[in-house]
Amino acid sequence: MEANTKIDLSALNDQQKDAVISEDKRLLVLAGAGSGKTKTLLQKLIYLIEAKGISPSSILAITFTKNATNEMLDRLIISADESGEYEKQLFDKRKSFTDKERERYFQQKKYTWIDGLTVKTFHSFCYSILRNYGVNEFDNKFKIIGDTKRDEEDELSKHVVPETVFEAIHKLLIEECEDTEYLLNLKRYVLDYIIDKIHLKQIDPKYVPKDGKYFTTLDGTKVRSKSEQFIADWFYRHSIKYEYEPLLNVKDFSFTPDFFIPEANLYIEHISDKSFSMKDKEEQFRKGNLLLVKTFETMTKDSALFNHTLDKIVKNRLPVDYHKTISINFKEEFNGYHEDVKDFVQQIIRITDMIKVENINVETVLENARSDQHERVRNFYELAIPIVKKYLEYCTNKSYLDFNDLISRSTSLFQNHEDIANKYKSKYQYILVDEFQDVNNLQVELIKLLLTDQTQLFCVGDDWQSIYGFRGSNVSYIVDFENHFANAKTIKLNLNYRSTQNIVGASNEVIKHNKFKVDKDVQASKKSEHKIVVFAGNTEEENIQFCFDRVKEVLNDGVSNDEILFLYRRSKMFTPYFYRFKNENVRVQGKTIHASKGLEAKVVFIIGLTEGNGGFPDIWLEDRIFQVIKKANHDLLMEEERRLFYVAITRAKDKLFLITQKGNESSFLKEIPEAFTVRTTNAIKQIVDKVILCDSCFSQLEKLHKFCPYCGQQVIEQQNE
Ligand SMILES: Nc1ncnc2c1ncn2[C@@H]1O[C@H](COP(=O)(O)OP(=O)(O)OP(=O)(O)O)[C@@H](O)[C@H]1O
Repeated sequence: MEANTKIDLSALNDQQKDAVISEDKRLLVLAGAGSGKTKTLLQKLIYLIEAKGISPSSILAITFTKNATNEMLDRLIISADESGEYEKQLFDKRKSFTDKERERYFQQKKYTWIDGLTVKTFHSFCYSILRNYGVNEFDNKFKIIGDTKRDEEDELSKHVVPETVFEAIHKLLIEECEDTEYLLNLKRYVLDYIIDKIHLKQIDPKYVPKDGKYFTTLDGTKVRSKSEQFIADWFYRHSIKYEYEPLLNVKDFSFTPDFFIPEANLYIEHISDKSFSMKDKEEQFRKGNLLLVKTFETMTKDSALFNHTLDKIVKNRLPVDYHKTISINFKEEFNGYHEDVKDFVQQIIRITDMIKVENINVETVLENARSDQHERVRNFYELAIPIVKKYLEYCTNKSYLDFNDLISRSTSLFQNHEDIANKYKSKYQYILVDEFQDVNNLQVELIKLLLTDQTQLFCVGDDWQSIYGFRGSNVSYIVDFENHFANAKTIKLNLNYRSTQNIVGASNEVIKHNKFKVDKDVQASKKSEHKIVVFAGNTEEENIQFCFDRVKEVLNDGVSNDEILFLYRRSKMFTPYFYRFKNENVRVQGKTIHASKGLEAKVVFIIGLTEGNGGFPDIWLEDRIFQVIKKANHDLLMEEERRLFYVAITRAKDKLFLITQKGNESSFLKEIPEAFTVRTTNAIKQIVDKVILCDSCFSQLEKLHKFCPYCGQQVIEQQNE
């Protein structure tokens, strides 16, 4: 077949070339950012077809996102299109996204060798496996149930049902709440552990105990202790009306016993270690001939026994016909707390994903949870696991697969049906995987099931850029590649073609603080004209103003909007910047760092580089609940945050601005040696703006700042008059 491409191995460096022509059956190309991993993978593809005469139909190229698949196809089409027309159209701003999609489709069809390749995301590859051969594994007319918007969904979107995972689980939870016992346990959980009751809610002060700390009972009463909460909840569960701390004046003084049950004409005092002596009060009860029963803290240790005690104390004293069945329902019980119930649903989604990715039996998870030392964790799983099970049954019943299921069902199809596995094994003799650092257990298992001794597995990736641990990816597959794949070889690429020396230097220094990594010696191919600018404003407004001024400058210098990129840990950090730029009619792109994977821009701003909650690093994500399924440890989470920072820095080709707050700088900034940066604050800006400097002061300042504190450019020698 005539591939008609521009394979030009001379455009590659020696290591890239080695990787392209390597005959090794298991090869990892490990490299830092911007060192041409994707380029090498594409050249390998073209080389296989053009130089080795391999049929495109025996090549499988796997990516993680639809964007990455498109980029791969675009780069292949560009390499085949000698007229240069396609590249022009791709960068033509007047063309819409749909126009470009259509053109890509058309071009792909035109070059039959590109059309003959299988370039797919993990998900779309598995989708086609199950559609074609999944009949014995699942309903092959399945539909996909999706959750949060992922860009892979675009590709499979026409097969995604309108109902989301969230909606399905929420619905199943409401159904489960038709069981009153479950509903009240859930309410107890939500009130106790999701709503932070203490000192948080603005409530009527007369209901708040004097020290301001309280526990909310199922009916919303604020009581002083966990035990009182238990007692009040018991009344609520048994539809027994009660008054909390009613004012009582019998003879000599007034006081407030803990509970009064009107229907039984009974007072209850709960005696804890902190209770004052009851002697005088008991005297009053006697004088008034009132019925008082005491409960004691020791009784509460065993909740079954305490239930029984309350039953004995109260029920016998109620009128014989006292039996009201409470009719409670989900909507009313959670009135005012529906958002909190949604948080609970999100946690169920998270554990469902983790259970699937880690491939653990649901019952085992429940068993492990039951032996956790914390009541909150145990209670969570008692409530969550029945819903997870219902959700799994529900999906099977409806013929739904979620994105994880696409992969796990494909692997079990291969495991259970050797003939089908063999079909795929003999078809794909070359398997190329991009961004290998992001694979999870299920994906690696799938790859392994596709391999024979003869298959060439060619993976490219950068362990320093593994940033999806929170979604289940496992960096150890790339770090320990040679242990996971027998007879594997690794080629390292060490020249960064994207960024200048200061940026590469800074990123190398930052990543050195991580322990769990493969050492690489990454060099820059471009010299620096600018230092990295660290700006620490006093206020957010100052930061926004600083960024705005710099953006104006670079635009005036002829840099196009597309070459300016704002990056942030969380979307909300960008909101005030977004509005400022919108008001001023200046277009800039903003992306979360996770979404910036694989991108590059001439000028990059990383905002929100502060320390602590809501800053960067930000490792609040993990909850002890999730540890039952997968242990997370602080140091490893910190390493992932640092890799995220590494990804952010290395998107910049030329100029990099790091935006923080005076007095609250991210610890990551301290990991960048001074030599690569200039630091600036508004104080310096004012001196330079407003004061005319004499020669000696100017040269002092010049010594201090060989690089301009605003823009990072080298200070040009000038004579001060
Ligand atoms: N041998 C080379 N000569 C010149 N430029 C190169 C070479 N190899 C790669 N490049 C260029 O370097 C830039 C980065 O390449 P590429 O996107 O393939 O890197 P990468 O390693 O996949 O990056 P990242 O992991 O950061 O996303 C691209 O602009 C690419 O064209």
